[in-house]
This record gives sequence, structure tokens and C-alpha cells, in this order.
Amino acid sequence: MELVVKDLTKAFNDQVVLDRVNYTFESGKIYGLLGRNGAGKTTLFNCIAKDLTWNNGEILMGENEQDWHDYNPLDISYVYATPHLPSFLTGLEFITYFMAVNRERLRDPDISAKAHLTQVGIDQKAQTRLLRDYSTGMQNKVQMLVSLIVNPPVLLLDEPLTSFDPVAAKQMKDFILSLKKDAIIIFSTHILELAQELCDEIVLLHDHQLQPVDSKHIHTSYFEARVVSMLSDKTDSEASADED
Ligand SMILES: Nc1ncnc2c1ncn2[C@@H]1O[C@H](COP(=O)(O)OP(=O)(O)OP(=O)(O)O)[C@@H](O)[C@H]1O
Repeated sequence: MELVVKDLTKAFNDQVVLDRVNYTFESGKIYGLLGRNGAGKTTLFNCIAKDLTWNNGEILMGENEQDWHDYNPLDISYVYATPHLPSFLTGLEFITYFMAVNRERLRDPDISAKAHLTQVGIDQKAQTRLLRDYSTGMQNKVQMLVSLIVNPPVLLLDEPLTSFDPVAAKQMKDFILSLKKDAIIIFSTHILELAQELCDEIVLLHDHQLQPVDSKHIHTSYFEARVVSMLSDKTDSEASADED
């Protein structure tokens, strides 16, 4: 499966955020999306999820070029940086409702809502509390859970894991890795170590465009210097000097 972004342009009034962006994402890979504050990472995710309309270009999905087609927003699971949850429901009510509505898309229909919540560390007592009384980390776990209990061809994670305790973060990382075989996973982060640990490819959103970082640099000691250079508009020779 491929997710293809073709000549995508998105502007808010006269502010161009994405300018003829092109990229092909493939299933079986985890992509790390890096960029400076305000570069447009969330905007790109919102376009892919069809939460936003765009000015020009196309976003398509398909097995290969002959098969590229428009897609249903339900094909995209999107974990927002700030949880969007119905605060008036308990964790258990929400997951039970979500599973009923998405019954045909569940990864494992035999796992109960209670078991799912327990799996991500929301204990039985917390399960019957209102979501508005959950901590940010707990809300993020529930948000992540709803994206992971369905079987999405594309999973977008906007700055995930930042609010998780070390045990939950490890659990979620393992969960994300277990989904990689069948999905296109793109996550945005400012934590370079996390990108190095999880990602097969690193893509920078810089100067309104997507630029790959050569994968031979990902696991090197100078990765941080290379990314900082690329995001600071240094020339290649200046970047190499920083790496020495
Ligand atoms: N709904 C909107 N209306 C107007 N401008 C917007 C809107 N959403 C985003 N922007 C602007 O678009 C630019 C890109 O924002 P975006 O949130 O996509 O950046 P980001 O890369 O996710 O940033 P960060 O790393 O800080 O989270 C910013 O200048 C932002 O102010």
C-alpha cells in the first residue's frame, strides 16, 4: 500500500504552509516527520486525515501507481497531539461505544473494552471515571488506544508518547512496532532519539516541502547535527563540517 502526496499546496489566507509537497509513503515502514515549530506537520496530518481541505494537489492511496485512488477518511487513524475525547463519558463507556460503532474494523473483536483499557494501564477504578477527570497522559492513552484497536492502513501520530510514563511509553512503542508490517505509520516528533529508535525513514518538513534524510545517517552519532543543519538552512559543506 502507498500513500501518495502529489503537489499538495495548503495556505491559510495568504500564508503558504505547504507548497507543492510531494512524497510517497509505503506500508511496512515507520516514518518520522521532523520540522521546526510551525513548519506545518500538523497541517499536513490534517490534510491527510481530510480534517482540512487544501488549495491544490492530491492525496491518494493504492497498491501501485495504476491503483492510486481517493480514500475514505476512515482509512486514516489519527492520534492528535491534544486528545479529542467526549469528556462526559467514562473511559469504559467511550471504548465500548467506539468498539460497537467500529465493529467491522476491529483488529481483534474478541478483546473486550475492559481488557483493552487494562492493557494500556487504565485500571478498573479509572475505567469508570469520566474522561474529563483523566490526567493528560491517561487521555492520550485512550486516544492512542482507539487508533490501535482498529486496523488502519494509515496511522498518523502527532507528537505521541511525550506525556507517557516510561512503562507506558515502552508499551506503546512495542504496540506501534507490532502494527508496522501492515500499515503506513507516520509520526511527528521533536524527540530525535525517538525518531532514531523507531523510524525506518526520516522526513523533514522544511521550507514548505518534504525532504528525506538519507537513511544512512539515521543511526549515526552525527544524526542530530545533520538534522539541525538541514533545518537551519546550512549548506552541505557546512553540515559536513558540523559532523566532524
Ligand atoms: N487553522 C489555522 N488557521 C490559520 N493558521 C493556521 C491554522 N492551523 C495552523 N496554522 C498556521 O500554519 C502554520 C503551521 O502550523 P502547524 O500546527 O501545522 O505546525 P507544526 O509543524 O505542527 O508546529 P509544532 O511543531 O509547533 O506543533 C503555523 O504558522 C500556524 O500558525
